[in-house]
Amino acid sequence: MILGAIADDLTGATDLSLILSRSGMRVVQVIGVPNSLDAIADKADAVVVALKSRTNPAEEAVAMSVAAATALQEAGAKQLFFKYCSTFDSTDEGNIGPVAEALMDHLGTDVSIACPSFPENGRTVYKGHLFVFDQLVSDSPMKDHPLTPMRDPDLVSVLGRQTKIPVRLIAHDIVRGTTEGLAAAISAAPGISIVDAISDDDLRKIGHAAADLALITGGSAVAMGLAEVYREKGWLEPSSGSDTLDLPEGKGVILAGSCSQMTRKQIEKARLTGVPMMQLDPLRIANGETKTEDIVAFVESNAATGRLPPLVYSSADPSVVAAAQQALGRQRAGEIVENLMSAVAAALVARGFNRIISAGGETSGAVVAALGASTLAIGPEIDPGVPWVMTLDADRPMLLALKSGNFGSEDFFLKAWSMLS
Ligand SMILES: Nc1ncnc2c1ncn2[C@@H]1O[C@H](COP(=O)(O)OP(=O)(O)OP(=O)(O)O)[C@@H](O)[C@H]1O
Ligand SMILES: O=C(O)[C@@H](O)C(=O)CO
Repeated sequence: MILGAIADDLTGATDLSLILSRSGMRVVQVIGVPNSLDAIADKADAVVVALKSRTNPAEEAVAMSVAAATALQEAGAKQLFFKYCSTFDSTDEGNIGPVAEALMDHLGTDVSIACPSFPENGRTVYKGHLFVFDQLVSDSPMKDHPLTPMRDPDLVSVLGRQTKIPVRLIAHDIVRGTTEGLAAAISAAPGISIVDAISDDDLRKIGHAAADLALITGGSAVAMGLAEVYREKGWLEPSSGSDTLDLPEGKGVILAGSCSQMTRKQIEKARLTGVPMMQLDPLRIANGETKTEDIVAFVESNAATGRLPPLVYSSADPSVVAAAQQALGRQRAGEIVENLMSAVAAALVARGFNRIISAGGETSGAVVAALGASTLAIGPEIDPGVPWVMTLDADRPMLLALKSGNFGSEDFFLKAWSMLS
């Protein structure tokens, strides 16, 4: 194993796995802190550990991340990567700063970088400010995220509020210069550098400049140059990460708990295409009006092999989400929905369903936790950042498309499904 990665949510882990696999690395994704990686360490160039730590209290996120780092190091990882969201989803209390700081401490290093840029999905960092397409993140729909509203676009300030480690900016004029100049700027003084990046070329150069860092932190795209670095170091064969999966036949469902703007557009597109749909309301779940068995009955009566899968969603506009959060509390509203999605997934799998398209990182984490799977193989790309993946160790293989809330084109659900037929 060369690279050991720790991702703070499941869809983020899958996103990173896809980038690494596209660059020719053999990747295995592990769900949760692994006890031992002995069984997979020599079959993978990169192991990506998917945590569900993004919105946990900082000390919990730190404990999980350091435990994952230890397992990855014991399995031989030469470099560690901490993957968080390309929209830097976090609160002032954490978790990006505390986890980065703890991992640096654990590795005995005082220098790292932070770069959430992902130009292919519209995320860029310029003068330390995070943009989502043409808007600052704080003007984008991310300002209304149900769990981690992003209201400050200045990443030096955002990260600075989360950690005692010095945070500074490496601006684009340095990134545009030589790789050596950039590497020197990164290690010029102890601390974490927010590195500007507005293109894939910038990201590849940052990968090269970070070649000797013990820890890289960022979005998935900052890993796009790493395979090349590892080949130059003689660590990686010119192998090709496989993206072919055997696709078992079976029935499917779409479960969407993301309230992001893109997921809501994808739901509308599915509605126009005639996908059978059922909407969930956290208040009705909380007062017992909506039950797992009703949802399962709806899905079963609308699913058949070869047909478009039914869609169960709780996704709603910011005002509706705010009303539910006011009544139930932000955390509880989220958990109520996640627990139900999880129960529905478990019940459907018990009834023979083996294909799940899931939208939202927290939602996907909850859904996959119910399946008892601990390792995933990475398959073909559906849209940037989202591949089909297959469970390697559940009772029978399951195909999953785990979509980050804001990722994918408007016809994502249909596109994903049509790849299987
Ligand atoms: N109607 C609703 N009201 C309140 N909370 C909701 C509602 N629907 C979903 N939620 C919660 O909102 C959260 C959405 O987070 P999730 O990570 O699944 O999506 P996302 O943030 O858009 O995706 P990503 O993290 O991949 O960007 C979940 O905790 C979910 O349970
Ligand atoms: O980086 C991203 O945007 C995604 O991989 C993600 O983490 C969303 O939850």
